[in-house]
Amino acid sequence: MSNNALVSLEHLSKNYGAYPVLQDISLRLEAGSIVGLLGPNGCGKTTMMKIMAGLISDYSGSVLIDGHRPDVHTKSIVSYLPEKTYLRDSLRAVDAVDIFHDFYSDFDRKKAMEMLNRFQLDPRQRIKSMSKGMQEKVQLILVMSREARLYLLDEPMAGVDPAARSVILDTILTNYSENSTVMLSTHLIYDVERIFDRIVMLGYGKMVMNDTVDNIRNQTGKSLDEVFREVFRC
Ligand SMILES: Nc1ncnc2c1ncn2[C@@H]1O[C@H](COP(=O)(O)OP(=O)(O)OP(=O)(O)O)[C@@H](O)[C@H]1O
Repeated sequence: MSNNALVSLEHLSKNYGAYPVLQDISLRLEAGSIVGLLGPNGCGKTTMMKIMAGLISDYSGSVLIDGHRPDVHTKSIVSYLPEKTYLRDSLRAVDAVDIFHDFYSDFDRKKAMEMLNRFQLDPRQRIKSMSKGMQEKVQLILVMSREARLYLLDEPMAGVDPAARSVILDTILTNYSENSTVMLSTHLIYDVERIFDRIVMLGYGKMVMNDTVDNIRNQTGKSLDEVFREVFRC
């Protein structure tokens, strides 16, 4: 595999104790695509994203982001949205924007404030008084207001209503550039499949699919949602 890829995983394996979560995963992603990371509960999607974000380092195999092992450099070009809210309750949305602005040199404060407005969020409202979905929107706005190379979005819409999901997907589409790649994990395949270029599907610790959406649709004649249900039929 070439080191010029934005993401290059080679023979990545990760155990929690004796339990193998990721087994021999190899994946290469170029810049300029939106990648859906799919798979059933507990198949290792969050673990894989945390490794790419530099939050888990005890794995085997090789992980290169923009040619570097996860380190200070890669953290400066990776914008990671964790599965769980991490914003302090007492902050107002605008305080969170200011913290990101101070912390990340690639953060576009104007863009963040415009997105708060677009999502009809009051910048002065405190996080603790926001609903789960509102908090998720604030987090996504913060993450997408960076000019990152790699966006890792772990279930960005789990608590968001269907109308807002469309706005969020449009926000992702308009904020990413050809120079960057978005990897998004979700169980809401039906709602999200229109934006994906490529699908990476994990199951039982292994990669069970890695192909473009066009190829998958042409070869199966089915929607991604249908393909997923067939692969993981219980
Ligand atoms: N810190 C940990 N210690 C031990 N086991 C863990 C830890 N974190 C995750 N696991 C286990 O690793 C497996 C993969 O978890 P992970 O969160 O990566 O899955 P996921 O695909 O993101 O799941 P979901 O779709 O439910 O969010 C699960 O069996 C989980 O119980």
